[in-house]
Amino acid sequence: MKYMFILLVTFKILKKLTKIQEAMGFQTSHATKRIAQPIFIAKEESSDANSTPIQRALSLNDNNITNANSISSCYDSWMAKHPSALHSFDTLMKAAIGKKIIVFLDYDGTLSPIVNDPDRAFMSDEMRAAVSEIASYFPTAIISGRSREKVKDFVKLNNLYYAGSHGMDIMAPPSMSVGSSNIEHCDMSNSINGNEVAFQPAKKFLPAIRELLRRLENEVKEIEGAKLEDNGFCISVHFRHVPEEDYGLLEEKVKCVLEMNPQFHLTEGIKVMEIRPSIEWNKGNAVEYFLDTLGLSSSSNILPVYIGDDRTDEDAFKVIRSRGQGYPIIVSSTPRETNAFYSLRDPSEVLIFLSRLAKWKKYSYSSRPLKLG
Ligand SMILES: O=P(O)(O)OC[C@H]1O[C@H](O[C@H]2O[C@H](CO)[C@@H](O)[C@H](O)[C@H]2O)[C@H](O)[C@@H](O)[C@@H]1O
Repeated sequence: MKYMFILLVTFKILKKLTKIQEAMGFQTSHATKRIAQPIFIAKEESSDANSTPIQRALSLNDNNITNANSISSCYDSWMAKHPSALHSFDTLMKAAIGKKIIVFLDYDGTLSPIVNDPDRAFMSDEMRAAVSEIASYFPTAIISGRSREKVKDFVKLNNLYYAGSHGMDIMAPPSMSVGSSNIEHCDMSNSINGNEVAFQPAKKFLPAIRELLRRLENEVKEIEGAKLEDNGFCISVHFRHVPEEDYGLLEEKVKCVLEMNPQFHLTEGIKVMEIRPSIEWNKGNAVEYFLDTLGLSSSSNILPVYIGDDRTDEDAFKVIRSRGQGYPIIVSSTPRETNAFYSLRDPSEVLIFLSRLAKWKKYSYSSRPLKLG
């Protein structure tokens, strides 16, 4: 009996000790031989040196999860400042009643997801149908960094307006109200059925841009992965597929060509350097230009909606902000400094937003009593 009591006490003490060890961060093996080891040592033992590619991939995944978690908490506080345009949809539409909505859309990263090959940034049929429906209800314009022809080729819709080269190549209705300094840039000869005319404020730079492109082709052809894209009035230098160790060389070559052409300057986008003429014209000016030619510029009753993901879209957000009318909406799944009021995570949310906007308009038209029978 005495021995039984001693055994019981020993067992209880051992159990308590194990609990204390676990609380201190020691792992207890469930094998017959109980070995306790600190958790951090257990992690160090499976370090890179002896791990297989899959383990390394999995540990990268772990990192991603950790990052994703920290990004997600930042994202939540960012979202408090730039609420989801989907969650706020009813509020947005309440303020839109009786106003004329005009829709401006960026292309890459907004209507089509960002992909590795810029030539394959296709738009889904669903997105095309949604944009087409939107354009049937509201004046709609696509404002892209691509050349106007290229973006039109991707979108394949005729019921909306297009601006390429970050707004430096616009096809818009002819209007006499456009400021006289702008009229000189209108190319009446380049009109579509007399309904639209080309507005190209950087036209005089065209010969120099062609020459710049030729030089750049020569300079970067030996850099593996570097890709030039002719965007009409701008040139994109994609470095997505350039090995990191060649970044410096590519930058040096681009800067060298630019030094010989000081009338151009460099801006940055998503894994791309963009060369553009140094004129005071950007996507924001393009928004103002469209509003002007549509005869809506001085109306107090308009509501421009601009959706874009790129740094160059910030100029348009600023214009809408400063007008004090409308909704600048950024497409981003990570927190970013922005002039936009609202946000959407990615093109799939843009699709939902556009579909809801079209439905909202349709519903407001079809609010007549239903015909029965
Ligand atoms: O104003 P946007 O319509 O957003 O055009 C900006 C640039 O978009 C394209 O590049 C970006 O998308 C590519 C395809 O997803 C991607 O591969 C690239 O890394 C991105 O930077 C376009 O190719 C550029 O010329 C535009 O300037």
